Amino acid sequence: MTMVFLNKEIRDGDNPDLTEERKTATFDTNKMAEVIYGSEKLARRRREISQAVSLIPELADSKPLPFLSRNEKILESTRKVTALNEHLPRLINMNDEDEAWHIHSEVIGFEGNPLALHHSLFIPPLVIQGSDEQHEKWLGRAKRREIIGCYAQTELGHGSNIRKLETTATYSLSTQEFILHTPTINALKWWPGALGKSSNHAVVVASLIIKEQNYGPHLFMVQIRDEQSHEPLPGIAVGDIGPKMAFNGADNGFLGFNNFRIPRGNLLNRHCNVEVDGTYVRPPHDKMNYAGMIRVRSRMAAEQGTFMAQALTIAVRYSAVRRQGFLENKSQEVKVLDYQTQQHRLFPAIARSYAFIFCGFETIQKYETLQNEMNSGNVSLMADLHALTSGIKSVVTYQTGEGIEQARMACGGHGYSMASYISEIYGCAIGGCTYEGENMVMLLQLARYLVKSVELAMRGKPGDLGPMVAYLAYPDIKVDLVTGPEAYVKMFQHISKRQSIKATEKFHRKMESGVSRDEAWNQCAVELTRASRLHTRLYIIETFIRRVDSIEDLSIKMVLTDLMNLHLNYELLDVASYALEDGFMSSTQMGFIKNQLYSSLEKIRPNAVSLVDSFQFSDLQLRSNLLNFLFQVLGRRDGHVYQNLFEWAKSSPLNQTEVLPSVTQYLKPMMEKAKL
Ligand SMILES: CCCCCCCC/C=C\CCCCCCCCCCCC(=O)SCCNC(=O)CCNC(=O)[C@H](O)C(C)(C)COP(=O)(O)OP(=O)(O)OC[C@H]1O[C@@H](n2cnc3c(N)ncnc32)[C@H](O)[C@@H]1OP(=O)(O)O
Ligand SMILES: Cc1cc2nc3c(=O)[nH]c(=O)nc-3n(C[C@H](O)[C@H](O)[C@H](O)COP(=O)(O)OP(=O)(O)OC[C@H]3O[C@@H](n4cnc5c(N)ncnc54)[C@H](O)[C@@H]3O)c2cc1C
Repeated sequence: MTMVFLNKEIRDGDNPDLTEERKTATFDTNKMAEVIYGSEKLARRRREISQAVSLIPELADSKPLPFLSRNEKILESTRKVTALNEHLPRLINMNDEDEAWHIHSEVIGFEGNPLALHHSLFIPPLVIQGSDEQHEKWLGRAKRREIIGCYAQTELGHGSNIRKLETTATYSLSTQEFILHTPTINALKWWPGALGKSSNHAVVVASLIIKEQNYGPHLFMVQIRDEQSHEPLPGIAVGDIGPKMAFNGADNGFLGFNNFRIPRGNLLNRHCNVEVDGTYVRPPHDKMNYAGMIRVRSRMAAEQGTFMAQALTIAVRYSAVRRQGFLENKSQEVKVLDYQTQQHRLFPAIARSYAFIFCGFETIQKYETLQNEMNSGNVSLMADLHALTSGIKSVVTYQTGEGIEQARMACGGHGYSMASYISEIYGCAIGGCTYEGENMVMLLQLARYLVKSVELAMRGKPGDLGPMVAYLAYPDIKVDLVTGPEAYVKMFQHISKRQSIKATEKFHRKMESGVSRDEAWNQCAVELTRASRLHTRLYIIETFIRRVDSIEDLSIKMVLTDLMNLHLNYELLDVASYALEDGFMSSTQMGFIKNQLYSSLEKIRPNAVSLVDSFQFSDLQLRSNLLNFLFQVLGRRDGHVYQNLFEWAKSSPLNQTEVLPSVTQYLKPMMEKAKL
């Protein structure tokens, strides 16, 4: 089998409708992949990895996953991840997290696996919060996968409000140990991925108690299962929490402690400590223990962008081979991709995928800077990045959910079938609205930052505003959108600034009228979350423009400029009411934005398939066939969907017998009875 990614290259036997699309593209998908993934080398490495994986049959799914039971899914995902681990050193640079992420998402897909969180949530907090001595003790073992871990923070009764976590870690002066305890059923850890059945270690977040004083949430390394027998250790209750909306190849779990003792050295103590005599050594920042969450959130824009891109690849390719209805020519039905409504459904989401990925690479870099600064004791960047990633995490997960759902609907009935793979992508991606901080809660975190910034601007201290919020002090000067992207940014800045000021003023008025601060905050919360969303969307727009500005290759720059213009017009139209309200935007400008949007759809149309081809997802990654096994089939690069849909249906376990027990046991007797 050949893996070919050049859009112009025509493969024998590909669906001619897709071939035609690839011929009309005005750019080279390999070049676009370099822009998406950051460099020629990174894009090439992804192709090489996909190619290598495609040649290893044991890394393919052995059956279509939707037909498997939960136990079979976990067995299958574990089979694949352990097989993958054997091949990894040969296939990827083991120190490159992006390569690891890519190969895992290709082989494992969205069903999850018992090691996914070991790499993304267990090792990182150990690296960030563990001392050199602790790294010596656990990090090598974790990296070699001698031990398997998870991140156990959320409880049955508390997830968002970490300060109220009820699991306690009480320091015992006499034995120099921490005693972990779950005082109530609400305090059971609940949700951690891979905790249920697979992990034998956990980074546990518990409230640190010393001499009856509560020092808040801290991170502890805890062994929960015997390394030989894999049985839970005495004092530990642990298990799986049952099936979820998606991600059922992973075992999210519960965990309870009954006065379970761990050594003093198991408090992750790079930044804080408990001395032998119980003296508490404070971290340099109050929220230092939350740093790992900033890390995960900083990666979510790029992650979610690629999730949406996968759904769109499926939907756009399918829309180019699905013919239904007529336009002018009544002798041949049209590709549904030619309908303006279909384009309006899909193309703005393609633009958002690109925007999120570009924005994501910036936030990942920002996090790396923060981490380096933290390591040298400087925590001054934490507040800004916490605010930024709180907003980004919330906006991208919500909009990704919207985009994937549109992709599903764009595939009509076949989108609703699990053969499309879109429901699995959706189920996994939409979890992002909840995990790593529920979206409303995180938008309100950003709102705290915006309100403070508005207050600074109001107090006449605009010089104290960071670059991210400097616009809150800019004067209002009307703009002419015809002049290009900068004018769109200024319009968006006005909208975002006005909403932040309005929400802050409302909040102040409530307090002045005698309402308590917390109650006033709650009464303004919807307005505050609106301000946060607008601020974040503005930030995403700016990163998109920055990225397009930096591109040198003309053919790529042109198509990305079309995509960026589509994004600018779509985003502005979506929030236009805010600017119409105070007359900052005229109805003529509104009409201009709409016309620009429709003309952007037309410009994108010939490049649509190549824009999604440029993500270079393999058919394996889209669960769209490999090595003649039968998988989800809608996003196939070759476009042969119908015969594969039929093969898929034939492989349903229900079709392995003509007459089901449900018929013989119930329907047949019912019909017989009715005849009497
Ligand atoms: C390499 C191989 C990889 C294999 C890959 C496999 C690939 C497979 C491919 C696809 C599969 C898909 C992948 C899906 C993966 C699914 C993973 C799921 C993972 C989920 C993990 C979790 O969910 S872990 C649990 C997360 N929990 C949360 O996020 C909880 C949210 N709550 C909080 O964070 C906090 O409670 C809070 C921030 C909301 C509030 O905290 P607190 O009450 O303490 O503070 P205040 O509100 O009072 O604020 C006080 C003050 O502090 C500031 N502040 C708060 N947090 C921070 C911070 N982090 N940093 C800096 N400052 C902070 C706050 O702004 C306030 O400041 P003021 O100045 O006073 O305003
Ligand atoms: C797929 C998945 C994987 C997960 N993996 C892990 C893991 O590996 N480890 C781990 O520790 N946890 C994990 N979690 C748990 C996850 O982090 C929490 O579910 C999440 O932080 C939300 O917290 P919650 O469940 O307490 O929601 P709640 O806070 O109970 O949310 C319920 C509602 O209350 C609202 N609400 C709550 N507080 C406020 C507020 N202050 N202001 C306004 N509205 C509010 C929310 O907006 C929401 O509408 C996972 C969850 C999922 C879905």
